[in-house]
Amino acid sequence: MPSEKRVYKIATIPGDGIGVEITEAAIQVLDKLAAVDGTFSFQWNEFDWSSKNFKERGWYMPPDGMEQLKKFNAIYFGAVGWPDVADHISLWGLILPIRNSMNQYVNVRPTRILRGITSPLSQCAKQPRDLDWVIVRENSEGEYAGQGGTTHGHTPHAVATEVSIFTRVGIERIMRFAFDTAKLRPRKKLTMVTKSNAQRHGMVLWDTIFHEVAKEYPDITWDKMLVDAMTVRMVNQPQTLDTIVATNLHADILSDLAAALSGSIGIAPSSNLDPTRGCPSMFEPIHGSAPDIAGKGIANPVGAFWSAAEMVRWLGNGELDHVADGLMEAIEKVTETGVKTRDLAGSSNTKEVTEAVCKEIEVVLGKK
Ligand SMILES: NC(=O)c1ccc[n+]([C@@H]2O[C@H](COP(=O)([O-])OP(=O)(O)OC[C@H]3O[C@@H](n4cnc5c(N)ncnc54)[C@H](O)[C@@H]3O)[C@@H](O)[C@H]2O)c1
Ligand SMILES: O=C(O)[C@H](O)[C@@H](O)C(=O)O
Ligand SMILES: [K+]
Ligand SMILES: [Mn+2]
Repeated sequence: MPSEKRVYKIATIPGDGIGVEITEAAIQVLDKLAAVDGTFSFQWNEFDWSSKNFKERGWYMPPDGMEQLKKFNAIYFGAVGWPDVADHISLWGLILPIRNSMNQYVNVRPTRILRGITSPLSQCAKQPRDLDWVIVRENSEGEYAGQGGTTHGHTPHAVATEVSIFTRVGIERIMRFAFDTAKLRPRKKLTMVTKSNAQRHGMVLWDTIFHEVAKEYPDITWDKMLVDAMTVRMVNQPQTLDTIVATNLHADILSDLAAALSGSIGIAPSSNLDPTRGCPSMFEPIHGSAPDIAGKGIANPVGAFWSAAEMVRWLGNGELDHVADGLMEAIEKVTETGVKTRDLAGSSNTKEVTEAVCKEIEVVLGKK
């Protein structure tokens, strides 16, 4: 007896610039995946929350925006930000409130060198598997706590504060998530990143709680790095790293570096997770709206597809891993054959890569 087809309700927020282009591509690929697999489907609901509409309406999200989002199984996000709106207005108008309100306290950012992609690290990463990391980004506090203010802003006496907040609850839960992630990886290795030499309060609390939590995971090998030295190790000894845990800002920066080292920022995915599954989690490539290439149809959709694969994995909660793995295999078959966008030194456009991935989905996951 065929079991009932699962329908996943997904809120899409394409946002701005290439966010719109790659979201459209991701929906095409996800619909193809569902059609070929046949056991589930997606019901899409698009939200036109963007910088363009902010300029016209004066708001990014309506007052009941969070309530609307809570009705979905997941959120698929493109990117937000456009040159005619200050970046702190767009970030704090849309994506950061969603991460906060939806309890998405973890941001998982895997990176590896996909087949057919040349890493700028070819001298250090002798084989692709030499760069295979998961960055676990604290996604709810730290440098992104949003606390602070400006006094005498328009005078020579202007004073501004930007206060980082680190809480025991916030640190403990991200450490546990990072150790649990490391536990599932073959190398069972965790590197914890701080700047606890210069930042002697919040970062020292990170160190303290890390050591406490580490005692619960005797099978995990761990080490610690200061964030400046970490950038050097990522470049010179990529094979010594596996799972990495860092604060909101440090991991934001390190994940862009990781993406570039694996070939391009256009490849890298992210999952904004509520591990309690009380609220919908949100999936998006790590890149922004890329105003410099927006509207040209040349954005690399691979980061968007990888994020889509992670969304399927999350939605399936163990039951759709083979589908997510199939999508990753389809993506790598395409990069391997050289159908790549310009950021990867290829000559294909977004549409061509998308169509190639859809074709490979049929090959990889089609009926045997
Ligand atoms: N989560 C988000 O929505 C998010 C993330 C990062 C930046 N932003 C916002 O996006 C805007 C632009 O930011 P930025 O320029 O610092 O970062 P960006 O990631 O948009 O672009 C940086 C560079 O990488 C290139 N690039 C990015 N994604 C690409 C892709 N898929 N294919 C090919 N090339 C790609 C761009 O062309 C650009 O040269 C800003 O408003 C910023 O605040 C939003
Ligand atoms: O979180 C941030 O800093 C921005 O939204 C963006 O740079 C990202 O990495 O998501
Ligand atoms: K994004
Ligand atoms: Mn970033």
